[in-house]
Amino acid sequence: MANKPTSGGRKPGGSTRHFTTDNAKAGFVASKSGGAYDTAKEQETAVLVSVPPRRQSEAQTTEYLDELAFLIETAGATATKRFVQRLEKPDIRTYVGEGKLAEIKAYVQHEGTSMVVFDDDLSPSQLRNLEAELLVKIVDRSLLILDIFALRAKSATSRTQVELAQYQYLLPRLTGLWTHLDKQRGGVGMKGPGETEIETDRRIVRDRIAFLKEKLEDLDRQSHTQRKARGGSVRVALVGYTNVGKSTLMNVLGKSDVFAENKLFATVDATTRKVVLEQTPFLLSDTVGFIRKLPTKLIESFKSTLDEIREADLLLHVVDISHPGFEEQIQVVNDTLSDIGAADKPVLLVFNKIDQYKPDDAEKDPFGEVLDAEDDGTAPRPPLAQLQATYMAKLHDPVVFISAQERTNLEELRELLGKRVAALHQQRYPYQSVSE
Ligand SMILES: Nc1nc2c(ncn2[C@@H]2O[C@H](COP(=O)(O)OP(=O)(O)OP(=O)(O)O)[C@@H](O)[C@H]2O)c(=O)[nH]1
Ligand SMILES: [Mg+2]
Repeated sequence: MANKPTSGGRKPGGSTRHFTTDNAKAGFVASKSGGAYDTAKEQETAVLVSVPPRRQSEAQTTEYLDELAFLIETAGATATKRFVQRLEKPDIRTYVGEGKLAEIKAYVQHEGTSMVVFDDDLSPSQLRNLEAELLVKIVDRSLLILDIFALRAKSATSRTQVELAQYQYLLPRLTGLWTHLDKQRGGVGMKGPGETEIETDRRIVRDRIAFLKEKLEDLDRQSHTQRKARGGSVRVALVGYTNVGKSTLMNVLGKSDVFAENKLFATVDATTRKVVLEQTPFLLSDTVGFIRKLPTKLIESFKSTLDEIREADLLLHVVDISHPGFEEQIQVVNDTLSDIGAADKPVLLVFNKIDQYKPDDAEKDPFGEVLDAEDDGTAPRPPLAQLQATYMAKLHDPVVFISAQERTNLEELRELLGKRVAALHQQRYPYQSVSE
C-alpha cells in the first residue's frame, strides 16, 4: 500500500494524536532544529511543481517558484528541482498531466526526494491520487503555510488559531488512506481503516473544531476587553506582504525588540507598542504578513489577529521596493485587506528597502527616460523620484521611501506619520490633551 504508517504523525497544534500516513508526516511536525520538515537526521529535500496559466510570463513563473522555494526553506527543507507544466488549468485528477507525473516520479525515485510540493491547493482526491502515485509526502500550498504558522505561533490565541485551521484543512481529507486517529497502526501492508473508523475520525475532528472555536471565542472576548482598555489612543497597524520589513520598522519606530528575520512569516503573533510622535502618543501594532493564495480557512481562523488591523485608525502599508514583484504584492495586500473588511481604512504607503533598490540603467536611454520592460519580461525599475511622483499622483497622498535597516529617511516618515496621527487624534478625541 502506498501509505506506510510512519513514526512521525500529523500533529495539529500541540495535540498528541497521530495521523499516520506518509503524507500526513509532512505536516504539523515541528522538529528539534526549528523547521517543519527537518527530521533531525538530515535536511529533507523537496521537488516543486507548478502549473502556470499559459498567459503568465516566464519571469512571473520564476518569481512565484522562488517564493515557494523560500517558503519551503522557511519550513526547514531544501528545494532541489522545479517542474513546470503550462496548462489551461491543473489536471483534475493529478494536478499535472500523465507524462509530467511520470517524469516527476522518475526524478523523485532516482534522487530519493522526501516530498513533492505543489504551488496550489490540491483537492482531497488529487492529494490521494498523487500520494498513491508518487509514494512520497505530498504538500500543497495551504499545508506548507499552515506548517510555518504552526512553527511561528507563540501566544495561546495564535496557537489555537493555527490548530483550528489545521483541523479544518484535515477534515475533508480524512479518507480511506488515513489510519485511525488514536491508534498507531502496525507496519507495511496493514489493512486501512474501514468506513466506521473514518466516521469516528471525522467526529473526533469535528468535536475538536467545535472546541477550538469556543476556546477562540473566549480568548477573543478577553483580548477585545484588553483592546477596549487601550481606548483613548489612536491605533496604527503595520500591514504588508510577508518579509517586507514590518517588524524591522516596528523595532525602529517603537524602540522595541520584535523578532525580525529573513524568513517568511517571522511574525504570526500581533505585538503592540506605545509610540510618541509630534507629542501625540499612539499604539503601533505589528501584524502577520500576507501572501498570495493565502488559504481562506487560515484567514478565517486568524480573525482575532486580524481584528488588530480591522480596529486600527490608520494602516502603515509597508512595501519591499527591492522585490521585483512589489506592485503585485501591493495588490495582494489590498485584496486581502478587502477580504477581511479593512479596505476603507486610511493608509500611509511606506516603500522600504530602498538601499537594495537598483533602478534600471538610465544611461541606456539617451533621453534619460526609463525604458519599458526589457526582453527578460521583468518590470521596469524607474528612479525612485519618478516612482514617488507616480504613486503620489495616483493616490493623491504622500508616500515615503525609506530603509528601515539603514535608518534612511526615517525622519521624513516620523514627521508624516506624526502629522497623520495627530490629526486623527484631534478628530477622535477632540477634548483630550495629547501630552500624556
Ligand atoms: N536591505 C534591507 N533589508 C531590510 C530592510 N528592512 C528589513 N529588512 C530585512 O528584511 C527581512 C524581513 O524583515 P522583517 O522585519 O522580519 O519583515 P516582516 O515584514 O516583519 O516579515 P514577516 O513577519 O515575515 O511578515 C529581514 O532580514 C530584515 O533584516 C531594509 O530597509 N533594507
Ligand atoms: Mg514580522
